[in-house]
Amino acid sequence: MSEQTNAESNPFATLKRGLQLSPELKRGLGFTIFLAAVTALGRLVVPVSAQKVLDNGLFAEAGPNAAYVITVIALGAVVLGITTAANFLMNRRLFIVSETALANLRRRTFRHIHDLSMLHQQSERRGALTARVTTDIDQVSQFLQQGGMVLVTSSAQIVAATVVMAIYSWQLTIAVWIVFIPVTWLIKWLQGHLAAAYTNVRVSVSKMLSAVSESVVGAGVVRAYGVGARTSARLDESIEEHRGDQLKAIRRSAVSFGAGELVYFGVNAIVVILGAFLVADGSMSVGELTAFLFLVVLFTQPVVIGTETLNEAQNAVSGWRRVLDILDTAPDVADPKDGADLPEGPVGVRFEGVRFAYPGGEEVLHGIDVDIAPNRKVAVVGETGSGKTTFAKLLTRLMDPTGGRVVLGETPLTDVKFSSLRSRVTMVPQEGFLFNGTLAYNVRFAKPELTDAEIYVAFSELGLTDWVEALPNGLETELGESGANVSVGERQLVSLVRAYVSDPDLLVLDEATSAVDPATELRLSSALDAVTRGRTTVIIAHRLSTAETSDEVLVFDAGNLVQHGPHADLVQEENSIYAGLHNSWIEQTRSS
Ligand SMILES: Nc1ncnc2c1ncn2[C@@H]1O[C@H](COP(=O)(O)OP(=O)(O)OP(=O)(O)O)[C@@H](O)[C@H]1O
Repeated sequence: MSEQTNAESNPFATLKRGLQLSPELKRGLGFTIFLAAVTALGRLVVPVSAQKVLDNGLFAEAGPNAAYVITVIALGAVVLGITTAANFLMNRRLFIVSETALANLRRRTFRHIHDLSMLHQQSERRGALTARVTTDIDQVSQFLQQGGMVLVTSSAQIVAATVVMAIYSWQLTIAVWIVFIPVTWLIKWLQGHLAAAYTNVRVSVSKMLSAVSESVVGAGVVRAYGVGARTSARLDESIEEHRGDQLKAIRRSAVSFGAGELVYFGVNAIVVILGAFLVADGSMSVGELTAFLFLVVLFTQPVVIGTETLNEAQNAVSGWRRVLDILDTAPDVADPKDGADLPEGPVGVRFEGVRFAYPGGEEVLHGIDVDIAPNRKVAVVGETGSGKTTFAKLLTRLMDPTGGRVVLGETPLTDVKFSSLRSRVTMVPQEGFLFNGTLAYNVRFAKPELTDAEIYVAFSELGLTDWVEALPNGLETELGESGANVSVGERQLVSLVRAYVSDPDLLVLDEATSAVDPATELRLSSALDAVTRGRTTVIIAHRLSTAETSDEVLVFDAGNLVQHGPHADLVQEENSIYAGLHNSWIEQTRSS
């Protein structure tokens, strides 16, 4: 935990922790840095060879020396070849190592997000969690592949160029540095401004896009309420805002680019003028001045690129930090070490004084004691907010109680291995998530080895053959994104079949509340009957007809279990919550 706090405050701690979690990045790092140094030093060969060729070859005291010139050029070519090879090898190693490490980091983060309980997933927005695995890691990857080594080669290049420049002329070197120190700050300042301007552009682009898409998607509503003028004024405003931000960014970019150019030519001019004097009074040769001009390029280039890369590095470190924060959050529902498997067959459930409060909230379950025998079909009913869903989540260990315990069979739920729990206990939520794929793909999700014939059998056992056959392509019908091509009731049918083929010993089901057409309603209730046979079933019942056909009913009220027994008995208890619920249901059914 202390490491996490460090990582929050200090970029080096983030890098250290990041390297700890992705040890692949350190593999062969020494050799890669060596290659980077070779690349940086190799670039000096051009200025140095130019100086040698000019001073000792073409303008040698004893007259031009062709053999010397050829030898220097040939040696220079060999060194350049080695430099290019080292550069290629360095980039290749960087790409391979960073992609492997980051793919593993993505996998680990993704798994960890799954291990974090429902609670955490709700408190962090889902989109933000997805961003951890995608864009945040991309930022790190971009930096490692493009920026990281640029920083190493740039620093090496600046140092090496300075040393060689000083050998040729310390006076010119001091002049270059005097100009460059303030210029570096100026460039960094300009780039900071530029980055801020582009952040504004990104914000105004997304505002504009959302205004455009809202007015397109909601065109019907806009027309129905006759608010076209207001909508288009809003659109105009966002387009105008975007134009303004874009212009500001372009202006800053032009200033920044112009300043860079100006400095570059300015430094060159200073070097040429001062250099001419030094050559004239004999303290510098023509070759040395020529080499110096080359070296100034090698010196200025990394300063400009380096400051850009520093901005990238800041983004990468904060991206990395966000990923590490996720990885360093301990799952509050953990797979027990040496956990037990659930015994075979339908399983009983016992709640012993179970209490629960959502993080930072008031207690919502106040000591629930209940015993559900194996093989029973139990309906859970109660007003909205009475605690039914919370009860179901505790039953399937999507979260752990804040007091008391839940026991499955004879094993406390916290001692049951995740693998056993997830294969033997299934929860069907109200809006069972359907994946973008065919009907068969969605059913097979629970059991990939199922053949089409077996899936057909499952549909027929649940009395749904006619429904599948009426679909345009039977089992191969595409359900669309989140099942958009079928109705809400039909989505729950698919979720039921998916739960049925996974053959759990305890099935927890949250009945759909949305209105369902009568034909689907009939299918759902007969499928539900078939699904519940031969296993313990707990149904959060929103229709009292489900409670009527259950073996027993649990009635929740304001976080307490207030009644428990068969429907026929509970309905007799005068002035009870259940009798009240039942009466209002009967009235509602009659009036509709
Ligand atoms: N994620 C959450 N964070 C904080 N409080 C929550 C959360 N989920 C539910 N609650 C609160 O817990 C209480 C019980 O909610 P729960 O969802 O268990 O009720 P419910 O009986 O299932 O209601 P419904 O029939 O509307 O689904 C409510 O007061 C609710 O506001």
